Amino acid sequence: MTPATADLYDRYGDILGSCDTQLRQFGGVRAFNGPAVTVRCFEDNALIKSIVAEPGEGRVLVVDGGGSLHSALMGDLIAGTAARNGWAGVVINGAVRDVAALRALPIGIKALGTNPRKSAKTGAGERDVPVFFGNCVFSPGAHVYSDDDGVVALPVARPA
Ligand SMILES: O=C([O-])CC(=O)C(=O)O
Repeated sequence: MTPATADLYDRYGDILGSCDTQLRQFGGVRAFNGPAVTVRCFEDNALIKSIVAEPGEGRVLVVDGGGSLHSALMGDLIAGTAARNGWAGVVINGAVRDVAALRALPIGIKALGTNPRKSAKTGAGERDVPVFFGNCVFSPGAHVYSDDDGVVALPVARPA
């Protein structure tokens, strides 16, 4: 059960990062949470594909795609792999495709928008780096919560 993001904000205030970017719901699970694994990549999704091939262990993959809607960073194949491998969700500051199929998958998926165009597959990008979008820092290991209200990140080290 994922605590409501609004309740988390009321509890933690601005210790909690809250992402201003108006990401849309695409997955079959509308509320999800887990420790963040982070990736920064631009119109290239080979890194995402390799990460979701690892056991997800209830983690959330946060992808900063630079806000590009020029090509999809994830479709039903990558999302299906993520769901099968136990990822709780994927949050993408970028585009997805195969939207009808994504809706049927038992995983949370939030993204900026859609584009049927494929991304490049060179492996360009970085993983396990802090990423920043929508005025919110997502650090590796931060606990990410997502629901219909938004996406929030609770930093690992926080005042008691
Ligand atoms: O192959 C890709 O670029 C991504 C994709 O469409 C999928 O995950 O199904």
